[in-house]
Amino acid sequence: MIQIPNVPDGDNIPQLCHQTLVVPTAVLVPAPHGATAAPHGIAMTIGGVPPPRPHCCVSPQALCSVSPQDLAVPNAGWSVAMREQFQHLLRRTADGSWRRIPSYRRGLDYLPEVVQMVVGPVTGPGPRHFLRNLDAEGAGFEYAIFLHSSGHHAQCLCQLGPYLEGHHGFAHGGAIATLIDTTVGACALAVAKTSVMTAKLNISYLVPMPVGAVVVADSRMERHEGRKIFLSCRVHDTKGDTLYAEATALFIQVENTKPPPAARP
Ligand SMILES: CCCCCCCCCCCCCC(=O)SCCNC(=O)CCNC(=O)[C@H](O)C(C)(C)COP(=O)(O)OP(=O)(O)OC[C@H]1O[C@@H](n2cnc3c(N)ncnc32)[C@H](O)[C@@H]1OP(=O)(O)O
Repeated sequence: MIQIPNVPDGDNIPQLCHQTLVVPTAVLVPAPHGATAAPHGIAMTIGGVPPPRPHCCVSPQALCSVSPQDLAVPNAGWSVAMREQFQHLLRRTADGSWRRIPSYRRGLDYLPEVVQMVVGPVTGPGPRHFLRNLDAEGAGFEYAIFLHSSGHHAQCLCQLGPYLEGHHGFAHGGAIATLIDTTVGACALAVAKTSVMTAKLNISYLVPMPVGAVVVADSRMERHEGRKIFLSCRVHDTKGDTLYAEATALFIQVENTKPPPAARP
């Protein structure tokens, strides 16, 4: 179950407080379909020698998070193309027509008042978000979600890192499904303003997506019938030239009666 956080203004981007994460540079191999290597020596290897594992892929520190950090902002793992597109989308927030949605490793840590409202007393740090399950910048999902003021349109700017590889050089279909589910989920949340769950997700994979590619998942609410929210999603490159996947989804608004998650030892 997911819940709506309190969303601050899009232009309020905090300074990055980098964690002690080291991602060793690996051999950079020319990427298919013009996929780009990330700046600053971050491993974005598409083929050949896989990058060594980061020092703290799942660190004890990360499992007992210490301070809230909004991760939907540029970091050293973002490619130039990702940064440029982020700035472009951010500029649209200036007039209030769009807003950027902050993103944290653990919703329960940073939004206790919302969780309390939705699931009851908070007894632990809560689940670590699937899309934020790697500490290494650029290794997994790098993304920022933007919501239109209508609440019926969400766009997720995303760069799928080398740990999301399926076929050699290309993003795993499950990773693409996760990106789509998250984007339509954000849109459904904005529509429902209460907890929602994915009931159906139907994806057509049209073109293989190179690892490291910067894409936009564009989701719209198509119709809202009682507790059912029907949505569509298209995943394309930043210029709109390549359509990687398209999807339809059904989300169901659910009662907020789930017990709180058990505390971690
Ligand atoms: C702004 C904030 C931004 C935040 C950003 C972060 C975003 C992160 C987003 C992350 C997103 C990640 C999200 C995730 O990953 S959610 C995790 C994946 N999803 C699940 O695990 C869901 C499992 N299923 C269930 O829990 C229940 O089956 C649900 C809750 C879905 C419905 O059980 P419930 O008992 O409540 O409903 P009902 O049976 O009374 O049915 C009600 C109506 O719905 C219709 N129906 C039900 N199911 C289906 C179906 N499969 N196809 C077609 N229709 C279906 C049904 O016919 C009926 O229609 P009608 O007869 O009324 O016409």
